[in-house]
Order: sequence, then C-alpha cells, then structure tokens
Amino acid sequence: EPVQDKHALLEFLTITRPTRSLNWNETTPLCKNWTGVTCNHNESRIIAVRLPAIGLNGQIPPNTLTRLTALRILSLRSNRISGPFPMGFTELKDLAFLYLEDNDFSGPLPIDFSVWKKLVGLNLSNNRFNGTVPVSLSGLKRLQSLDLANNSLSGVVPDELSVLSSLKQIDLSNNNLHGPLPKWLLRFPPSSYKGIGLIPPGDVTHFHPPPPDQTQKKPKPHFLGLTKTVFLLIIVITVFITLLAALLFVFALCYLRSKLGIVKDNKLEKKGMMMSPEKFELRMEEANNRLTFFEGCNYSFDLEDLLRASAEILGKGTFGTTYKAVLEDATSVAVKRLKDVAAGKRDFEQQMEIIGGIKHENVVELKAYYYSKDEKLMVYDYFSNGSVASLLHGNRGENRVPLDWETRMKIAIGAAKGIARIHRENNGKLVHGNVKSSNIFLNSDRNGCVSDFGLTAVMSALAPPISRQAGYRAPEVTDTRKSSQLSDVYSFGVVLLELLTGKSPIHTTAGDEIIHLVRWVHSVVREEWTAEVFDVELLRYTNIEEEMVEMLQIAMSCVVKAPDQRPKMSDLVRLVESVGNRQGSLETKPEKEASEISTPSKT
Ligand SMILES: Nc1ncnc2c1ncn2[C@@H]1O[C@H](COP(=O)(O)OP(=O)(O)OP(=O)(O)O)[C@@H](O)[C@H]1O
Repeated sequence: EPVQDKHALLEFLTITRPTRSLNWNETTPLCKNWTGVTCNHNESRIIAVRLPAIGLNGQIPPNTLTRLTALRILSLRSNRISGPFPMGFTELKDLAFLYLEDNDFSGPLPIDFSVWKKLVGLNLSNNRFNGTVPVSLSGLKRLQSLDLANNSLSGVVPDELSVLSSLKQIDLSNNNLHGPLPKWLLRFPPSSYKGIGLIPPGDVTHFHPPPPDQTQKKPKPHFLGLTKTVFLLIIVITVFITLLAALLFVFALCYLRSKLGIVKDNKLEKKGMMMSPEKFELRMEEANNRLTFFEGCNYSFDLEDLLRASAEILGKGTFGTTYKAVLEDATSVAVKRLKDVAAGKRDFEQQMEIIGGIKHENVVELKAYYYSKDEKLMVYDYFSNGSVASLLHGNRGENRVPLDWETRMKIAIGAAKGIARIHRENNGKLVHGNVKSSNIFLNSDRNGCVSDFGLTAVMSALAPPISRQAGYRAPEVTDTRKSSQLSDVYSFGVVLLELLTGKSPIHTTAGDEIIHLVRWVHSVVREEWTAEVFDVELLRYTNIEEEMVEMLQIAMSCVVKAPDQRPKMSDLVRLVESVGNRQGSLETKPEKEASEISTPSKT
C-alpha cells in the first residue's frame, strides 16, 4: 500500500472537509476501498484521484495532492475550489488528464505548461481564470482536448498553438479574447470560439470607417447631408446584417442541438464511444445538470465519465434500455436510460428521492440519477451473475447449472421482503409496478432482491404493453399507470409460478402454441395433475414435495382475478418464510439425477 500517498490524501481530506463524506480511513486498504482513488498495478502508488462534485471548498492546501507525484488523472471538477491555479501541480509531471472545470479558480493560468509534457486532456472551463492563453501550451504535443471555455481570458489566441497536431477538441468560447481568428482554429467547429471577439478573415459584418480622403474638398452642406444619409444607411445595413447573422446563429444552434441529441443517442448505444467534451459542454449548458448521487453511495464519477465509459446493451425493457457501463477505473454499473418519461423535473426528482431513499438488503439500491430535457438516467450496481430470469431460463446448454430449491426459496423470500419494504414507503403508497424475474437479482447472501420499481408514476400512461411484461401483468392493469400494490402481488405470484415450474410467463410449445403460464397452471391443477406443474429440475429432490405444493397454493392465491382477494405483500412474507424456514427445506440435497426422473403425464 502506498503509505506516503495515503497520508498526503488524508491530510488533504482533513483540511478541505468536503461536504460529501468519503470513506477514506487510515485503517482501510486504500487501493481496494477508497472512493475515487486508483492505484497502479503493484499498489505502490496512486495514479488517479477523481473527486468530482463532492463539495470541496476553498483553496487546495499546499503540499498535499502535490505529493502524489505518480498521479496520471486528477479530477476535481464541479466543486467550489477557489484561489489561483495550484502552482504546486508542477510537481505532478505524469499528469495525463487534469480536470478542474466548474470551480471558482481565478487569476492567470500558469506561464509554463511545458512541465506537463504527458497531458492529453486539460479542462479548466467554467472558472474565473484571466490573463492570456499561455503560448507554452504549444509544447503539449500529446494534447487532444483543451477546454478553456467560460473564463475571462483576454488577449489574442496564440498562433503558436497551430503546432498542436494531436488536438481533436478545443473550446475557447465565452472569453474576452480578441484579434484575428487564427487559421488553424478554423479546422474546429465555430462553437469552439463562439462568444469571443475574434474577427474571422474577410468578415464583412465588421464596419471599418473609410480612410479620410485628403484630396477631398470641404464638403458642401448638401453633400454633407448626403454623407450623413450614406452613413445612416451603412449603419442600418450593418444592423440589419448583424441581426440576420444573429438569427442565423440561433437557427444554427437549434439545429446543432437537435443534431447533438441524435449523435449522443447513437453513441450511447455503441460500445466504447466517447462524446466530445465540447458537445458534452453544450449539452450540459442546455441541461445545467449533473448526476445526483444518493447518500452513502461510494461511487465517484460524473456524467462525463459515464458517457465516456464503454457501454454494452443488457436489454430493452418496458421503461427503457439498460446498459452495462465500464468506467475508466474498471467499475461496472448498470445504467437505465428511461424513455417516455411524462413527469417534469420536480416530480421526477421527488420520485427518485423516494426510490433512492430505500436502503434494504432485498431492494436494489438506486445509486444516482440524471435528469435533463432529453435524457433521464438511473444508475445501479451491476449484478454480474445476471437476473433470476437468466438463471432460470438462460444457458440451456450442457454446462447449465440448475437453480436448486434452496436458492429458489431464498429468491422468493428475498423478493417478497423487498416488495413488502417498497409497499411500506411513501406512507404505504409506493408501488413496485414491474415485478418480474428479470428485475430480481441475487444479493451477496444469494437472497433475492428486487429492482426497477417506482417508475410507473413518472412514465407516460400510454406506454405500450410489452409481451414479456404482459405475462406478469394483472388483468385489471390496462396501462402501466394503473399498477397497484395488489397488481404487484399478482406479478409476484407469477414469479413464484416461474420458480416452481421453470417456465416463462408466456412461452411457446414445440407446436408453436402460445402458453400463458397462469392459465396453464390453472388448467393443470384443475385437472388434478398438480405434480406435472413442477420444474423437472426440482423433481430430483425427494423431500420437498409438500413445500412445493404449499408454494404453489401461495402462488395461486396471488394470481386470482379479483384484486381484493389477493393476499397483502406483508402476509406473503410470513407465508413464504414459513415454508422456507421449514426444517430441511434450506438444506435439501438432490437425491436423484434429473435423468432418472419420469414426470407424471396425462394419459
Ligand atoms: N443492475 C443490473 N445488473 C445486471 N443486469 C441488469 C441490471 N438491471 C437490469 N439488468 C438486466 O438488463 C436487462 C434489461 O433490463 P431492463 O430493466 O431494461 O428490462 P427488463 O427487465 O427486461 O424489462 P423492464 O424494463 O420491464 O423491467 C435485463 O436482462 C435485466 O435483467
């Protein structure tokens, strides 16, 4: 463990006291546990510190972070750090990425940037830096992205920066820069230098008074009148052209914004794609929004990190698409990208607060969310073992590991407890709204825990029914907003049937007949062929029949048509637990191989 680096960070923490608490502790292993900190391969040095939006205030204390001389990534963005650019950073010669944007830094930029020869990304935007753009930036041969937007930089844009051949993005917009627009800057989009007084070559909109004509005689009164008219005419024409240009600019901006929406959408869906900081900046300007983390969340990344992360689609569901995102520091998270959100920002945020406020071992915790006009995201821990749906129905090949009875019971008990917990929230009014096996995961104790709840309240009422959900949907639920706690009970009953039968809620037979699980179970039970209902994979256990039948009865009581005849979730916890806790149930061992079993059949 890098002890020296650890002390430097602890000193930094003691002095700065961020408003969001960090889990940095002298006694815990830094490289494994500390939020926002990444070590090198052999854990001898810290190579990355990412502390975005943790409420850092005041100046960076000297001789703290600057002792982390192996640092390659430093992100202190989106805090309230003030004071001059920390000159001690010259010690951090290995820095490849420096993110200090969205702070309150002021004063001039360092004169000599050549000390950070390895810099690839530099973002100092949205501060109050003044002075000139340092010529020494031209020495950063690896620099790919430079963002100095929204500061008070003045002077001209140095022509010397033309040598930055690796530069892919630059943003100098909204500064007090003036003078001619350097030719090299023209290879970047106009948004890179919008809002500054640079004069494009051959600009006709700038009025240059004609040089005084020495040979001209003193103008006669009528001639003077005519000059005035011409002068006024020029002013009118100039004003007209300027207005026209402004109008065109606004149109162009709107067009660009709508375009960016599409670009971003596509990118998110492509693995490993990155959104350019300048486009991102524009989006952020538009939304003025950040990821909102819930208390106790030990993640330390922000939206930009998330958008940069490599992403893989896990699946498309009722409320949107879920991605697995792998961040720079190898953390994996599941990001749900919602579609058809009807709620406004305030209602959405309120609902997220309700959802994120639930901390329970059987409820998948919402870690963070994001809301903007065009994008609504929810961030969860990623469950690498997959959902109960994939454990039950996935991998039918040779190396399939059947889900044993003990695990199925733990899933049922855990899910019941989780849903019951959700039903107690918001004065007992919160509805899960989407109980199904693909929304149930195994927690660290291999108990079921439920996810993807509380969304019906914010979604559009017209969400089209999706067949996969249809199998779980109670008959009275004609659109997703009509979900209730009793319709959750119905869906939970379907999950129980799924666990007992090993069949999907809607599936097709070999003869392409569509089978609705609830109806099928009803028909089989009615004909008193109950044993035929159970999953073949369960029939190898000889001492669980009674429990299976009891569970089947519980499941059937949940899926009755009349909502008020269904049990409450709190009752179900007791019922399911009483079956699960039965002596022997949780220690059942298979006694027969699946191949030895002959299932009862209708004859
Ligand atoms: N936190 C997570 N970790 C791992 N996989 C997840 C996570 N959240 C969702 N998934 C998986 O991603 C896929 C898509 O999930 P999503 O919730 O978007 O759709 P769904 O569960 O199929 O339908 P619905 O939107 O109706 O819940 C599913 O297979 C789901 O199990």
